[in-house]
Amino acid sequence: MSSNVTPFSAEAWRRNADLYEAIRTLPFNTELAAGALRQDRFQHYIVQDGHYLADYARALAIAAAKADDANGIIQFSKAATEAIVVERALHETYFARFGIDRQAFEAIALSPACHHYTAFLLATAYAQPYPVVLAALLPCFWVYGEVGKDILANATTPDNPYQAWIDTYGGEDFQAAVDGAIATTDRVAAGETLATREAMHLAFQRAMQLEWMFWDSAHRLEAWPV
Ligand SMILES: Cc1ncc(CO)c(N)n1
Repeated sequence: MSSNVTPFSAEAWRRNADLYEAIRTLPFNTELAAGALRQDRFQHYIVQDGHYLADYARALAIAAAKADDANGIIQFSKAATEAIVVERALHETYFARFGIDRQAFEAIALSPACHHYTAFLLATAYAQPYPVVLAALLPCFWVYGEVGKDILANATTPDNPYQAWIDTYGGEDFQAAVDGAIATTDRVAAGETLATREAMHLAFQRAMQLEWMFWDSAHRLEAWPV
């Protein structure tokens, strides 16, 4: 019935190709690749990403609980663990470098963009069916994998202060997690109705827009207007 359709991921990427290009060429990412990103901008990003990763891990754990098979439970509970491990590694390297201890980190509120993204992921994870949860989570994997590889290929500056970040997301371990998330999302989507697949596309696009907003907001040092 639905086994001959284009894989969800191929269709989702095609629909959002311009959005990906807008992300890839954001000043935040081109400056990061060149090692020229201002420290206050990276610091804003890395603090917000610490907050993001904690809620992202919760959303992944909910995806694990909603998984339709045992492999999915393992896949997303491992991804939840990995998100926390990465968050702690960020603390050890960058937070130490910037002199931000755990208490100072906790005292910094989520920015509007970070709040929007985590609220979207958590609301989707709690309230939506497994296929839509997968679609909302997929850009978190996929966009970072693509941006990571692109920056790694263009990061030719010796002693880039952001090399640890580049190596995390441009590396093979992260790419394996990306490939796994794409495969599970495509397998699940193939068994769904057209209506559910369209709900998945909406969630995927929203998450990708929020990825753009997250980097853009860090570059602008976004704060609450009131
Ligand atoms: C905002 C954001 N999206 C995705 C990832 C990848 O885990 C991350 N670290 N931060």
